Amino acid sequence: MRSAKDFFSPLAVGAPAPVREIPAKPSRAIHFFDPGNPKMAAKVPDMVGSVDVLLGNLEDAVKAENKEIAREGLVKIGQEVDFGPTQFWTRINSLDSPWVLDDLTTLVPAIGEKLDVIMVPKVQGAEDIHYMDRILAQLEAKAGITKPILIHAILETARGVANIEEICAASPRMQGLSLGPADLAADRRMKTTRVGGGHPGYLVRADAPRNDAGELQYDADRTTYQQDLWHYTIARMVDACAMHGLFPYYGPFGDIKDTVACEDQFRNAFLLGCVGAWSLHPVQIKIANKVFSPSVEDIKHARRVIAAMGDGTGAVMLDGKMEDDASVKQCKVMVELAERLAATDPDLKAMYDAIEVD
Ligand SMILES: CC(C)(COP(=O)(O)OP(=O)(O)OC[C@H]1O[C@@H](n2cnc3c(N)ncnc32)[C@H](O)[C@@H]1OP(=O)(O)O)[C@@H](O)C(=O)NCCC(=O)NCCSC(=O)C[C@](C)(O)C(=O)O
Ligand SMILES: [Mg+2]
Repeated sequence: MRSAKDFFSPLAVGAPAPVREIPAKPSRAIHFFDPGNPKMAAKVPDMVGSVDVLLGNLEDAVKAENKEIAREGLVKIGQEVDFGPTQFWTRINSLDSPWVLDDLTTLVPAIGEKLDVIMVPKVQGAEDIHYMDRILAQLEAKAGITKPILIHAILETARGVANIEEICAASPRMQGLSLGPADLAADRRMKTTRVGGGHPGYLVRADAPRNDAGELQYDADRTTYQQDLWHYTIARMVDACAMHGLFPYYGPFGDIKDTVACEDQFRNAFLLGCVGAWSLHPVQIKIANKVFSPSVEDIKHARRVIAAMGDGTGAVMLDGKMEDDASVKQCKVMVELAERLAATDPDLKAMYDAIEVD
């Protein structure tokens, strides 16, 4: 482990100084596109400004025979597109793959100055982040890159989840974590065949009622409640990220047509503390932008509590409910997020500006 004194020193002579705080840039939707797919690539310039993050995916979902085409396509997009307020990320191939070294040695010199974050799949432990940290520093130094490229780890193995704390703490470049439910399910030997989302078989059932004779009726109709398979992992992710000053994200929701269930999953993640989710299809951008922006009602309430609480200490009754130092802190989390998002989203700004606090 590095000494705390050395933690913020560059890992290569001439590399940019590591950041001391991860910028809280809006990242409600991390929109995935295949840079080697001409139809998708053509849509990228027009998506700038309407999505917080555009991510050129080089890993899974890109056929092996198209890996080079995708990498070249990403370089072209990175060089030609002005991303304005939208962040530009990539997901490289996994560290044990035959493509990753070329991904890194091509992308950093060609578009390293524009790349905000590199997403690393199948991260197992701190050793993977240390590898990325050093090679990025070397490549940044060689290419004269002036700001450090940040690292985002996908949790898609049981070992990665078990090592979540050391992964978050491994480098000042660590920006955040995403859930990788499909690979994680396979690695854990879960018995699912989906990309994220719920499962009708994962449920609890109401107790059996009794008949007039007091006998339990196991065959009676009983309400069942579908449970969330991903609650445990997301909750761990949220705590690890909060502890280390990083940002947690729900990963992909593969049932593109089921926009209702997608919204539910995203909202659960938002309520638990995630700042965004992946979008695999343009239809999911709108869902993420809506869900990961505090609602007008929440902001109205939060502003009332903040106003009523004065210096933020003590206890007051508002609409029949007790508010105190801790509830005002929650309200400030909401209001600060709303202000950050409104700074780059004029529609949201107009919505929040129109709120009248009585
Ligand atoms: C699902 C698919 C096949 C449906 O693709 P489609 O062509 O059938 O959809 P469509 O509704 O017919 O498309 C309409 C139009 O939108 C375009 N389009 C469609 N999608 C996009 C997009 N993303 N970005 C930009 N444009 C897009 C598409 O090209 C088409 O253009 P056109 O009107 O000109 O003909 C397609 O949307 C797609 O390939 N999306 C990306 C999939 C992806 O990146 N998967 C990897 C991330 S999930 C993952 O890796 C798991 C994880 C974390 O690793 C783990 O859990 O382990
Ligand atoms: Mg995966």
